[in-house]
Amino acid sequence: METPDKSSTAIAFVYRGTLVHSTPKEALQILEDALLGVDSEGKIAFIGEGNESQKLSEVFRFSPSAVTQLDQHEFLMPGMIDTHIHASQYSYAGTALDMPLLQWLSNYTFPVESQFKDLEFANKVYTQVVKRTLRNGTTTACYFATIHTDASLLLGQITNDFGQRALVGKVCMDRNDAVQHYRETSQESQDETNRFIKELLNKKYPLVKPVVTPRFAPSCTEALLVQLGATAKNNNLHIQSHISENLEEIKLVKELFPKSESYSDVYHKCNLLTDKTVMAHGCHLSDKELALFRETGAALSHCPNSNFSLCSGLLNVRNVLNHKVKLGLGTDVAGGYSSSMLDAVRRTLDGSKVLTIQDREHKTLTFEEVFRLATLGGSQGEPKHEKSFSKSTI
Ligand SMILES: O=c1[nH]c(=O)c2nc[nH]c2[nH]1
Ligand SMILES: [Zn+2]
Repeated sequence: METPDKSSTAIAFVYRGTLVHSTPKEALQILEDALLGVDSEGKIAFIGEGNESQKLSEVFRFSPSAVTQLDQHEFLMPGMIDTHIHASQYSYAGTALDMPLLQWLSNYTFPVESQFKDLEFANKVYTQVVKRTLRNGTTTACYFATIHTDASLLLGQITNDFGQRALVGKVCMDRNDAVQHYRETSQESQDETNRFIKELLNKKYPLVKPVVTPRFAPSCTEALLVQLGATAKNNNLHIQSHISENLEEIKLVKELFPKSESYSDVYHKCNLLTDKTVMAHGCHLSDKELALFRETGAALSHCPNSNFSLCSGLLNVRNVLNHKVKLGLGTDVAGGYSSSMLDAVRRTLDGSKVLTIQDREHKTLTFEEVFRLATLGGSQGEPKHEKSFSKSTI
């Protein structure tokens, strides 16, 4: 049991029953007949054993008769963390998966995202995606919006209104030859990013924060990437982007950034690999690049549904874990067709089994390890945040 905190606020709920969670040492811990108290701010105030009910009720001043007893088939678990999802792509999730990444972006994604200039359309899609992910058990999401500042601010407002913890990113892209009306000038991208950060922070939403979001290296000039690295540093903000998703994209990055020794090096040179960075995919990163992730504290978001659906690649999660790189799971809607983190769990296991089929020496991930990736793993984007069912917000 945790030491009582004298300053703790009133207890709002107490549950008795089975708790399931992960710790850094134990991938899946099952606490049977446990007591969990939640304070009026939504924070876990205590965790104890069922037979400590009387003692805890005196320390934390709640009535033992107010305890909610879970049924035998019920359990509590931490909310799942979707570390990579495009809120702006939700309207076509489950369709348009017949092309590889770069063609898919030009033919389907950019034309749809350009419609978010229309706030009514944005309101409809963003409300749907937030409601759906919450119903699926995603209590925290790292969202990509679009290049439109006002629509991105609206996404922040909607996540706040529904009580979902979120990092919201206004997408930055000053390069797009395929759909020329869907891009910004470098100056617009910088100015609008600054406006987005300022206005979202001014709202003082307790659970919603801005995240600096260069779409990916091929969509941004080096000058813009450098500016965004500085913006993230000056405001102490998270950063999100994509990296090494498919081989054609990696070839394009080599052509666009000939002076960089790798895809990771492009971002590193622009100060975009930090201990508050989340990069999606990384299917084709070399061991040297993984070592750079480990050194800088940058995290990866594994998005297996998208990697399979766009035939992008197969991430060797075991190798990432062996390199001690922080790792969470993402749905990557709409490259991924499911907005459910349980789907991301299943596809992660499938991917690991495919690797074992190809190489019997490969150590298959266990479902316990993947449960940890979907919950505790995703929380590691926050530096020094390693707690699960301790005194954290649920
Ligand atoms: O899966 C992806 N979805 C996207 O929208 C995107 N943009 C750049 N790279 C991307 N990958
Ligand atoms: Zn993505």
